[in-house]
Amino acid sequence: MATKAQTFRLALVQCLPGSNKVKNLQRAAEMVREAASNGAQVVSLPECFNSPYGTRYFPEYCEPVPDGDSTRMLSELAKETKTYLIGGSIPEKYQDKIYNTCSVFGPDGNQLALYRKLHLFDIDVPGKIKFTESDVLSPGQTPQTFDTEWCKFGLGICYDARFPELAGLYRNRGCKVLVYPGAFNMTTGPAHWELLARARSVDCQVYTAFCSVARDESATYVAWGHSLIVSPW
Ligand SMILES: O=C(O)CCC(=O)C(=O)O
Repeated sequence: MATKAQTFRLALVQCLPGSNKVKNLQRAAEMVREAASNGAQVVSLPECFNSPYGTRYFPEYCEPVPDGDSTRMLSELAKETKTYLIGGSIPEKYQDKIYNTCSVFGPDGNQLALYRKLHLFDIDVPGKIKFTESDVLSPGQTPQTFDTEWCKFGLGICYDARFPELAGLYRNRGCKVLVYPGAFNMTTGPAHWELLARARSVDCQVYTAFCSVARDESATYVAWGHSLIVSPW
């Protein structure tokens, strides 16, 4: 009798989105293909993989989901690589609002989840960083999970990782892996990125994956990078 595989390989794609959306999509796709060819069965992209990160960019780069170029690419790519593809996030245009949205596709190319960032990143650390996503974005309303043959996954985006209640809700729903596409910065990154991933894992006894964009010192928003996967231990 064939037994179900208990293990799988999860890849985090730490790409470096620039101002050219077509190139951002091409590069992300190349990196997903590379991950799949190295045996990854689940692949995540980072937050805002199709655009630079910043409130000034969201209105320009936003697209409908699932009928925009970025989401279509994700669906085709999941099917081509036969992976579960967690599409990081993109600015999503829906009616008259913009959301920070993650869509997930299965190996058959079908959409399994659409998650809109629940907790918007509004902070002011005097002299260091001020960022107000809520100037432009609207918050999502619903946690989202999706199932694979190995386990259930829970989704969050970046700042969402600061809220243990969301992770606990996913744990209570039976998730074994929490995936947070992200883009921390050079102030909160060194202080909290790894700490938060390890905290969510230990307090919920789950695997936690933080997938960041790569660092570009010349960008208007300099990301911390350091994508990581943490075990329950
Ligand atoms: O929580 C933080 O320090 C960073 C959050 C962030 O960059 C985001 O939510 O996009």
